[in-house]
Amino acid sequence: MNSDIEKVLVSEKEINEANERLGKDLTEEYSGKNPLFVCILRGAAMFMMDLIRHVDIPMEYDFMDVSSYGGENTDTTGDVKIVKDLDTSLKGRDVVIVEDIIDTGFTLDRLIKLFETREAKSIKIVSFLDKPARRIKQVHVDYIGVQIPDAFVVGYGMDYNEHYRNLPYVGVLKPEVYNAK
Ligand SMILES: O=P(O)(O)OC[C@H]1O[C@H](OP(=O)(O)OP(=O)(O)O)[C@H](O)[C@@H]1O
Ligand code: HPA
Repeated sequence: MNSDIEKVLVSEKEINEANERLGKDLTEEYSGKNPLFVCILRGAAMFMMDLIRHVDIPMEYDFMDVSSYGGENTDTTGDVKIVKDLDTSLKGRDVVIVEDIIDTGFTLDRLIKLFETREAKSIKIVSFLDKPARRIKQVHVDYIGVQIPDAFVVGYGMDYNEHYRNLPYVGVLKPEVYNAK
């Protein structure tokens, strides 16, 4: 295990099980609808690519790069910036927003409001992790992989100052790693 990690919160086996379950549920819900999966970069990239292997229906996907933590922040700046927008029109589409984690809810709240103005037919959310203890904006998350306690996590796409995204599990970062900065 990486020496900056205090403990593993979601193992590779648990990640695979969650993705299989979510893929099955999404396959059932979106059969015959050609949904558009919108991956919120960068954190959700690994999750999205694993998830859609279990989605057994015609679908499309696109990417949007949104950022509000950044650098050495372990708290949201509250300023949700669109770094790269979608190339695909949402008008009349059944949209599935794919997130790695819902924490304060700021990012998702901003995205839902934006997507509503783009006249999507429906908008649902799938998030690999849900950290309800830190919620400020009350957002409804339709599909959740794993609910986690209040801790800053990294791995499986999630970073601290751009590090640890490639860990194949979700782990809690030792506080001394970010307190030392
Ligand atoms: O519920 P919130 O408090 O808004 O936090 C969730 C958001 O924070 C992370 O993104 P981040 O801004 O760190 O960008 P990244 O995905 O590129 O790392 C994560 O990927 C979510 O999009
Ligand atoms: O716990 C977290 N880890 C990494 N990125 C995040 N973005 C929101 N919460 C987190």
